[in-house]
Amino acid sequence: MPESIKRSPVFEQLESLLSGLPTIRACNKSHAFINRMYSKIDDHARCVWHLWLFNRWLGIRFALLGAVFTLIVASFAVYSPGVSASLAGLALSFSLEFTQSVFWVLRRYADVEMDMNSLERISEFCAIPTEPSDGKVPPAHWPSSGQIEIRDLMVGYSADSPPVLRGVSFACDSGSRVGIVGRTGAGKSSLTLALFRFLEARSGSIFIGGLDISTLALRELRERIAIIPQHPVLWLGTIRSNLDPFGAYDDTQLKDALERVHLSELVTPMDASSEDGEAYASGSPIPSHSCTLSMQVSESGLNLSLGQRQLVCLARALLSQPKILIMDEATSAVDMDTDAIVQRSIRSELKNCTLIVIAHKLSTVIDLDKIVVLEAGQVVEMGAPKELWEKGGMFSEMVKQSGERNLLEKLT
Ligand SMILES: Nc1ncnc2c1ncn2[C@@H]1O[C@H](COP(=O)(O)OP(=O)(O)OP(=O)(O)O)[C@@H](O)[C@H]1O
Repeated sequence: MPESIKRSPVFEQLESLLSGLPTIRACNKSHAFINRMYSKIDDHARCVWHLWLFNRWLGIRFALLGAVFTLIVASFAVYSPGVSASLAGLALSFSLEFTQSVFWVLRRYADVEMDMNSLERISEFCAIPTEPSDGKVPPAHWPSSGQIEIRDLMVGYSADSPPVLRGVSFACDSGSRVGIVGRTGAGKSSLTLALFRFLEARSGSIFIGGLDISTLALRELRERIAIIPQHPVLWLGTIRSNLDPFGAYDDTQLKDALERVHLSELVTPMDASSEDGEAYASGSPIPSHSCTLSMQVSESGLNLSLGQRQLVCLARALLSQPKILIMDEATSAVDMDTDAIVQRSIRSELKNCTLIVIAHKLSTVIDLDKIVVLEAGQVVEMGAPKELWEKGGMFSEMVKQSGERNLLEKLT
């Protein structure tokens, strides 16, 4: 097996180790992971060892072969009549070089063959089917109304796997606030993916602002709807570049957005000094009161806490004033009080925006207009929170089991 094929598992293992280090240590599994790492390094080292053994084997054989070849040429030059001294010298130097050249040709041939792995991988990537880029371009003002209608939607992750959404139907009026709840694996995130057509509908349809999204160009669809995903997406840069990658807003608007998500402490009077921010770029957690718009954000925002990352993403979404905003457990890592403040500011700032909130914490969705309860990929209940509570079905069971004290006060 080529050495390069055994090299990637070592890097993969190292990467997953680094990202899961706190969990591994907390679960006292360091030894298990160290042993796993050793076994992968051993596999790789075995390949490297054999590769160099083979190279040495080849080197010795070629040196012997070269010596024999040179000996034959020298004997021929000495014992053949009529071979001049210059011709003998030329033949000897050529014979000495010839074996070296053959050796290097073979070494290079082996290297090329190994490097062909990269080409093989590139051709594999090229064969991955890409998303279609065709489709209708919706009018510039679309979606002027944030109305969403989902009709009998059936969605699966791959053609040969069973559907994860099975006949989901519901509608959201423009400007309404809808919560999607359900147990783990009920299909909440899959529904979000279907709204952005990351998962294509097997049957059924989704209408947004009166247009069937399956007919739209993907790029247009994804540009016009905002999402705050479960895992916040931040990139290497500053708070400013993360909030406003295209430089469309001024500092006042950016600070205002941070204020609205209760991250106003991120903007202090010492703003605009990038040195202040760079002091935190090394990855150490930052005190929330001391960062600036110019503060450096490390790769994936790792120098911010998870809650802070979620709030920066939320501020980014608020800036674009979307007609439709989907929040997939967007404040799951934020403490209860901050969550309540953020929820209030979302509601006051995005009055005409249709809000779809996917939540595990029921307190996040308890005062929304409508709740859709999913179970095993199907809608089992739908209605106003109070209505569902009084009905005594699955939602009220979830409320009882949640242990969130303030829920009952809000529902009764
Ligand atoms: N990438 C995937 N490939 C195949 N099946 C998947 C994939 N992601 C999720 N599923 C399946 O789809 C179903 C719904 O998963 P989904 O993530 O939508 O649930 P969820 O309600 O959002 O759960 P959670 O609250 O834990 O995020 C589950 O049965 C899950 O096993």
